[in-house]
Amino acid sequence: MTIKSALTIAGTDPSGGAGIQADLKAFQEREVYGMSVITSVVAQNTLGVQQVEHLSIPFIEQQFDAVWNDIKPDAVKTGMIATIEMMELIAGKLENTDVPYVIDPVMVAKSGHSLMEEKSREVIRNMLIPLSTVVTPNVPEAELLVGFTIKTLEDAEKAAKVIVKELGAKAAVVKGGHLEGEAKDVLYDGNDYTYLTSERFPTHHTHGTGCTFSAVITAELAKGKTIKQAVEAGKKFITDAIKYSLKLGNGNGPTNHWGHRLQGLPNQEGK
Ligand SMILES: Nc1ncnc2c1ncn2[C@@H]1O[C@H](COP(=O)(O)OP(=O)(O)O)[C@@H](O)[C@H]1O
Ligand SMILES: Cc1ncc(COP(=O)(O)OP(=O)(O)O)c(N)n1
Repeated sequence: MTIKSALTIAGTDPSGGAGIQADLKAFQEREVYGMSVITSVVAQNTLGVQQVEHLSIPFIEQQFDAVWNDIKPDAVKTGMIATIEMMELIAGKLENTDVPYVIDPVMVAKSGHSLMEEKSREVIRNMLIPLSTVVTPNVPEAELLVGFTIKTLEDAEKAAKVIVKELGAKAAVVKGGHLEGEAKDVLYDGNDYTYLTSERFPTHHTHGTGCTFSAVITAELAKGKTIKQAVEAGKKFITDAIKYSLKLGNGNGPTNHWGHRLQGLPNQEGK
């Protein structure tokens, strides 16, 4: 058996629902060996973000080199990369590699706390997105990347196309979690649109959905799956993770990384 590995470069969540912790759990569930480089240590839980401390650029670089020069990953994802200096470092490290690269352009947590400096947005657009295999913005993130409002499926299609054709990603998935109706995401791969649709579960236990979705896509790319296969696997996984999401903590509980193993069983509401 050939072991495939994936690397996440992101911030932490000590409550285990988002960030590095969610990514590593998702890699594990997809049977990919998970590794991590921590950019920022975040004091957060299901109620929100309390405090953020950034690690120094030399120390982030040391972590990256420690992994890359020893166990080079088969795919890499970035989540929370808050500052311009962090983005420049990562762009420099990834620009001459052929490893599939997924960007979850984390900007603001659901609780409203900013996880990326505003001035970094230009840098993610200009330096990181052109290097990426797939970018996975939610609606507010896609709006900030493309500069127009997204209210409809047609707007989401247009945004995905702009991220590919104008910003230079190989593919983009605009996630529909923040729109009305069914949970419908739009993938554009430079040629075709693919629509990924599930019912919308009436739960607020969705902490870490974006992290988990993009981590599964990364794991599947590490295994050599196509972009479309990887995104479809991500959607299937996150749908079960939300359906069986966990009523843990006093706020928005985390998604359930073993939800896919509970198919057919009732969720916590007995449904
Ligand atoms: N209530 C829900 N029911 C089913 N799927 C959802 C729900 N909320 C979000 N999703 C799905 O979860 C994934 C993450 O979406 P989204 O919530 O938009 O991202 P983020 O966590 O980055 O804000 C997408 O596939 C989206 O369609
Ligand atoms: C360290 C860290 N990274 C990313 C997020 C955002 O996670 P997301 O999956 O978008 O879910 P919410 O936290 O917004 O519910 C985070 N919170 N922390």
